[in-house]
Amino acid sequence: MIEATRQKITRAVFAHALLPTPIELSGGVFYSCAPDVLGHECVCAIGVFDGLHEGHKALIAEARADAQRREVPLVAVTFDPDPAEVVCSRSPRRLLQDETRIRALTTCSVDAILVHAFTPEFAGLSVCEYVEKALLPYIHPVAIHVGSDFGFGARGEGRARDLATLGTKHGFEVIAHQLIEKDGSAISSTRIRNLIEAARIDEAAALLGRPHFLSGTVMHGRGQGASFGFPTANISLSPKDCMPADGVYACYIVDTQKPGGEEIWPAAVNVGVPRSFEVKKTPLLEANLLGFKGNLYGHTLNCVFMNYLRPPIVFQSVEELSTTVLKNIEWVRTHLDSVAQEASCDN
Ligand SMILES: Cc1cc2nc3c(=O)[nH]c(=O)nc-3n(C[C@H](O)[C@H](O)[C@H](O)COP(=O)(O)O)c2cc1C
Ligand SMILES: Nc1ncnc2c1ncn2[C@@H]1O[C@H](COP(=O)(O)OP(=O)(O)OP(=O)(O)O)[C@@H](O)[C@H]1O
Repeated sequence: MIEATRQKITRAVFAHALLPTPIELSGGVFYSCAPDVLGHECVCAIGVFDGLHEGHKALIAEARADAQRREVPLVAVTFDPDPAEVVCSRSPRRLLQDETRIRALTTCSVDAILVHAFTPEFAGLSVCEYVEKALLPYIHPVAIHVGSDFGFGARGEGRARDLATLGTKHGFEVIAHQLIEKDGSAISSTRIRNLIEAARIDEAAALLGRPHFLSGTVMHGRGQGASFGFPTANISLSPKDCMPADGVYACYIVDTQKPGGEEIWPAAVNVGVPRSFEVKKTPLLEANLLGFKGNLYGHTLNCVFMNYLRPPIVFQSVEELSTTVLKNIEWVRTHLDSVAQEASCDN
């Protein structure tokens, strides 16, 4: 594999992002990458940051420039779990799992990350209660950066202007940034989720600044794949994660648990329940890893989606299935390294 591809894919799954030792707080956790941040003046950027997309990165970059001007540290303030999991009745459709989302923030050159434990009680705090009970006990913001659409406090009804009113009392400025747009509309996590769920993964990657990936554990499957000519690792996923539309994709599979460093394989991946077989309906990826021999059961693997190849097919015979899947595998063998070179990944 070309070295540039290896680096791009490793970065896409945030394998290079490491959290500092956590400091437990009564309502959350503080991760400090620099000394003297907890309890001191700082600039902060607040949000869920699911996906850490190009809009989020632009907002954090603005906050970082402001922190440098003011000569204070930059603190990213976020929530765990994703508030959608607590306040919405439907699945959060996460672009990043909570631990990865928080870890990913370290790649934005923040000095610290304050993670509020998002409980139903926390969700009920007014903007004033949030600032006075959850924020000021830990950090002393001189400026808070948010996107112009950002809502917080009970039911997300608090707006930047409400925060600014409190700022006059507590001595912080609020900067509400115009949302970064691409192709005529604002970049948002919701827009990216919708693209992924419509199999438009290349458009999603352009907004994320990296390809989308999912992580899961390798489980035992029906064991038939090898007899069809293509053994598959069956990767079981969380129903909370944002699944691409059912179909076949060209991917890279990254095993970050290998002691000698990450291992990466190109793979042909079937997303969803195999249509030609009756199986129980749990979110599943079936991945044929090109060039891999061995046992992956129990490993946590990251599946990085590079190209959408085709929708799922109900095959009438095993021969038909095998011929089609082997062609998909051949496509991956021929194209994947060059595809990765074209894909953007700038975190
Ligand atoms: C790249 C790829 C594409 C696949 N496409 C389809 C498909 O279109 N329809 C289908 O029913 N199964 C499809 N399968 C699933 C196979 O049926 C499945 O991998 C096979 O049954 C082996 O499963 P097992 O390892 O659990 O025994 C695909 C598998 C792979 C690896
Ligand atoms: N396109 C953007 N440009 C600049 N700032 C943004 C952009 N999108 C979101 N933000 C801001 O980044 C912070 C984190 O965003 P957050 O994840 O909470 O919302 P989001 O990306 O709009 O997601 P969703 O679509 O789920 O509402 C917030 O302050 C938000 O207003």
